[in-house]
Amino acid sequence: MTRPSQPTDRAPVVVGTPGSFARSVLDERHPALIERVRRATPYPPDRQRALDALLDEITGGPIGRLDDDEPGAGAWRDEPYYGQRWADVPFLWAESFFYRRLLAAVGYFAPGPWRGIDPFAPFKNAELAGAGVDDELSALDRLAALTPAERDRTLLLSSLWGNRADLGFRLSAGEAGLGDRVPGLVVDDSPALWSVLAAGEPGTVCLVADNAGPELLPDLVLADHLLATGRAVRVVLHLKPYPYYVSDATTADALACLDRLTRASGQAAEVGGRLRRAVTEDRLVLRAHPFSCAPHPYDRMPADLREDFASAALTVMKGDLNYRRLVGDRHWPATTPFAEVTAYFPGPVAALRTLKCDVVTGLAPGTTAELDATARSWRTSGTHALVQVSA
Ligand SMILES: O=P(O)(O)OC[C@@]1(O)O[C@H](CO)[C@@H](O)[C@@H]1O
Repeated sequence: MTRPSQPTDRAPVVVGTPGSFARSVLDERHPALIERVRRATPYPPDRQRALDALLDEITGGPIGRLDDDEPGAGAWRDEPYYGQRWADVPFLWAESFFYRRLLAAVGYFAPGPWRGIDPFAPFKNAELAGAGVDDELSALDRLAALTPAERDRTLLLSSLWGNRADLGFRLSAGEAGLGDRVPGLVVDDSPALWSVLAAGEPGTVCLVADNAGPELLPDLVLADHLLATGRAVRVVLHLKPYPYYVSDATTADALACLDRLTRASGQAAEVGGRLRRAVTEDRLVLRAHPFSCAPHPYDRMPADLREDFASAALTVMKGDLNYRRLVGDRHWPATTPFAEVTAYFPGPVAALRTLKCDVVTGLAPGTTAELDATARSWRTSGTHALVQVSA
């Protein structure tokens, strides 16, 4: 079936002028992150100098290329933004390239002793070991007392709100920035999500993961629930092929979560055991496609990934960045139909996201005005959330 291409009649979000959300990420979050990475790991002098050079460049210089001898540099060679100011290029591209440059600076891909050392692992590990996670896991023991419909909703919402566990976001917002959740979702298409899964024979669900630890754990619990209730015969969990956006989940992070589950007690350990078995039986498949770290929207996805999503009964996109990539990171009026901007997607797709950037689509007329009147930073503070489905 030929699908329409994504509309392009609105400009992409560029980093832009001081005062914009995107600019604050580049001016505040990225320099703070370089500092945190340096403090967390004792890098040798050459790596320290590379981090200094990156900091100088992002705060003053034009965008430089990856060195020619950097493994994988070819994938970035033909991008059109080198030599331009960081402020003048698409936000999506600038952030993604920043993370790739940070990995180059710490020698993540280069042959030698630092190859494969995740600079964000100290933060991710600390979060996964936290007492908050113990509480979340022991809460699973209370699920048995719920009706099946309540259990569906609880597990879906727990995966959705898990998206607040975003270490990059906390770097600029601080704990104080994580205001109280606003429980009424700005869009709630969850009935449509369950209907898509109930229609026809159960098939594959692609779950495009976002953050590790406290977000990935409820995502895994949801995956187990879909398998255990026969909503899916297979869950394909899309992870990042390398460390990205601070807390985005890699294969190592997914294995750490499985370990955390199985070492817990009660229901959490049961879930962990089932999921470990599901991996060995190919019912839970871990994928780490290179496009998952690409600086482009999903309408530019390569054919093999398109085929994966096309053959799924449903693709669930977790989180804010996946949302931006799904809808195209453009200045859409908030009432632009979600189905219209995702019509290019090769199969049914759902977005589960807390709002942490300016881009949003699919709001009912009047909702924007209502939210503007009641919650000043509802678009970016992570206090509001949505479930959107296009089938
Ligand atoms: O994808 P996630 O983890 O939900 O959020 C990613 C994020 O923290 O990074 C971007 C800015 O750096 C924003 O889109 C968003 O705030």
